[in-house]
Amino acid sequence: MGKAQKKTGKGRLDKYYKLAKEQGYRARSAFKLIQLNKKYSFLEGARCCIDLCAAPGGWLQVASKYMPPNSLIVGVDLVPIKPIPRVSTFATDITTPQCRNYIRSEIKDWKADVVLHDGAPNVGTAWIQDAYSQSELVLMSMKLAVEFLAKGGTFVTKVFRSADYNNLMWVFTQLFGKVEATKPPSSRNVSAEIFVVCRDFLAPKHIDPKFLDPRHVFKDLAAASSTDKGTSANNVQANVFHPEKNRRKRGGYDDGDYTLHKKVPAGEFIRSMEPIAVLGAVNQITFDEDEEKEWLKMAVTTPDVKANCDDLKVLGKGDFKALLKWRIILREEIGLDLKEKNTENDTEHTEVAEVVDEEQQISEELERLTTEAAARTKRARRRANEVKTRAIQRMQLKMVAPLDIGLEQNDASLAGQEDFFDLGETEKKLSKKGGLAAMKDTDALADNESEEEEEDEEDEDIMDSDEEREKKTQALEDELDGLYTTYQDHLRERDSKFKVREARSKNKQREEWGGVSKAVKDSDDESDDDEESGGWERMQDTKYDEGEASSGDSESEDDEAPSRKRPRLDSKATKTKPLVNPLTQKSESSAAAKVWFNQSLFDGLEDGLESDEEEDEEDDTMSVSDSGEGIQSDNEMPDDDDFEVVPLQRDEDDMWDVADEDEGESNRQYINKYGLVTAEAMTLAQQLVNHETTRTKLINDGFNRYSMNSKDDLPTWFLDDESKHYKPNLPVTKEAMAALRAKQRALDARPIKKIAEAKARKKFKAHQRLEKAIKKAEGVNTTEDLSEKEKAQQIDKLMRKGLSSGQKVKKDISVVVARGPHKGVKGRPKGVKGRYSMVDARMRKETRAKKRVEKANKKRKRN
Ligand SMILES: C[S@@+](CC[C@H](N)C(=O)[O-])C[C@H]1O[C@@H](n2cnc3c(N)ncnc32)[C@H](O)[C@@H]1O
Repeated sequence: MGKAQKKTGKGRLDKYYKLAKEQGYRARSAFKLIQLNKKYSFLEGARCCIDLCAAPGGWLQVASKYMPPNSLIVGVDLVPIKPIPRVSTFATDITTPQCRNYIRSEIKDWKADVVLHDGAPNVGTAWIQDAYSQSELVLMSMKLAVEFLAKGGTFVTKVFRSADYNNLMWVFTQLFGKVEATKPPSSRNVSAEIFVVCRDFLAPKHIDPKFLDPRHVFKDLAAASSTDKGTSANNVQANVFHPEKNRRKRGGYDDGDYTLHKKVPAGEFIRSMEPIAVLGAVNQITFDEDEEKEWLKMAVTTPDVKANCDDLKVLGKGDFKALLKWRIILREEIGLDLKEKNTENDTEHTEVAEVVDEEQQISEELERLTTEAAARTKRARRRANEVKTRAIQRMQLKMVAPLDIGLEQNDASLAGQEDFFDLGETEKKLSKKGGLAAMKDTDALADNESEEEEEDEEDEDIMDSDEEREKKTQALEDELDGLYTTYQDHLRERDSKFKVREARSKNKQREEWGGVSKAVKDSDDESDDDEESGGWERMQDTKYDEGEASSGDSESEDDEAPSRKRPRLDSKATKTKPLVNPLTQKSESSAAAKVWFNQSLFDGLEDGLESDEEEDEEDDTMSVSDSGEGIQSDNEMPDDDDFEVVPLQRDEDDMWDVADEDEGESNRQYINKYGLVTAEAMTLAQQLVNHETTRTKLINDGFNRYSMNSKDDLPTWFLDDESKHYKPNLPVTKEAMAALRAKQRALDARPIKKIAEAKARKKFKAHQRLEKAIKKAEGVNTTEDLSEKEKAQQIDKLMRKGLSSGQKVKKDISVVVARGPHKGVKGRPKGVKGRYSMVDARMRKETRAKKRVEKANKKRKRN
């Protein structure tokens, strides 16, 4: 067991343990003092040192090593310390007067230059005697320190970040000139210990005894701790998702609890009434007890939950929520919540038996009713919002098609349009095609909502367990949402990178994925247009189909026809135009419309359309060739038709062919300028070029589960998290990557601006040199004192200089292999001129081989 423990956590045999062993130190803690001394150098100049709580003697060994010879070193501990050369030790409690007397007798009238204290209760072998808390022990050691320290002396003590920390620091600063808290590297990160080095002891003549009295120093906290318990619990709770905030407001570690890695048994978490506080305070939830192991086997304890329990510090908000939900369900499973209910019921019974306080009952009842009313209002508001959002969305999608009639019924925002449509008729038509059920299931929520509401009203009085659970979950969700918002604000305040990321993500727009055009062009502007026209056309097709179907449907609708006819004609005037001439004008449907009409529900309709295609061809030609006529002929359709009939070019390719349309000037410019910059875009482009896919297919693929998602009513934290992972996974081929890399290499190969400038400078200087040389040569030529030969020589010299690069050529250093008995140690080797370097044969071979390899590599890269 011991061995297993030592692999992890505090018991790990780390490098300092090994170093201590190697260097003969009794404890790895020796390195803490070595590192502290390296930083503050207090041992080298010290003549007398007192080490309080010194067993087994690691610090004493270090003191003895670093302090000058003949210095006086005294060590005290509850447990005896094995003798150390030059060190006197004795076993006693440092908080007793006996200890003080021992030290006094040992150092006589000397004063200590350094007092060390590395004590911690409950860590030594004499833990039973450790009556004091860590902070009190520190104060006691300081009491001894101020008694024995010389003016200007140093006191080094170990403290834990507890509630007393600030008070202790305050006392230190009253008595020492410089006080610094530090954590040496050898101190384990999991330990909350830090070391305070107090230098330049002020040695005041009179020290207020209150400074050294724990009752006074820790007074405030003692008083506060009793009242603050709730607050600190709340803090932990409030900070489940705000580690930074936690740090800023920390009150320190609880007294006696100095480990950073904290575990809590699952039972404790499940039974705790403050589960969030538990989650905020610990690192791991363990399943050691038999009962807890049983929970592990339960279905509710999913692998995710188990993984979450393993390390709480890496969890996100969603994971915490999952854990909290798991707790709620488990509590019910193991009957904890049920018991509570029973208890409540029992209590109620007893209360009935007793004299009931009527007023209290009324107020409780009132409170309950208010809560229920608030919940009801909230629910209603949520539902209203949902309906509204859906309506707006449908309007945006231009889904004002007959198929939407059912949806529009409850939509207040579309009031006035009801007379356009007839639900009964649509239902009939749909039921013929077997699509109504599907439609009802998926989208006719408005009707269901009103039914639901009625049901809700009936159910509301009965708070069944499901509702209770929902309530609890909702409360938790609200709480977590609030915490998340605060966390975001906090990040915004502190982290400038966060702001940048946020801005960037806003820029990218959390809108629907714009389909394939976006993937190819990294922009959604124009693709929307493409999709819109397709979606609109499809919708028109559907209308046409509906119109055809309904034309012979029922005579009874004739009466209503005039009222519906008018708006229909109006809408035709505005909407049919683009269809008559789809290549020149854009229509206004959206990607989502296509998704909508791609549903299996419409399959039948599509087939119908396809069969009608041939029949329509004639009309189509007419419409395209002469739109006016086309419309006229449409108007001549039977009056009982609810929907406008628009002859349509049925060629699918034509439908999506937007070659003549504006593809998004900015995107095109971008691509022209920079080319395709993502591997996904490159892959798609290559597939298009190689005829592995078609434009239509790509556009169709663009409508996937990522392309239309309602983000309404989803919590921000969820959306934030989703934005990281919920993206289409577009294929990337090796060839595309290779092409991108080649492009990058070509870019890299281009000289950068600085190099180009340097080259130009060089050229300019060379030109200047040449001009100067020519001028000088002309001067030489006109000199009369020189003979022609001398002139020629000088001019030659000048011109050579003018044509030179201006840089001194480095002379080669010849490499000479050391051979023979002296191996080149004696004088210049025979036959070698100039600078030389003596090497041995192996080195020369290796250097040459290295050069060869480098050259070969370069050659390969170039190819
Ligand atoms: C971490 S160890 C000290 C290690 C030491 N610095 C070294 O390098 O070997 C803490 C020691 O404090 C001692 N201690 C705790 N309370 C004490 C007290 N009231 N008086 C004396 N020693 C005490 C324990 O016995 C334990 O040996």
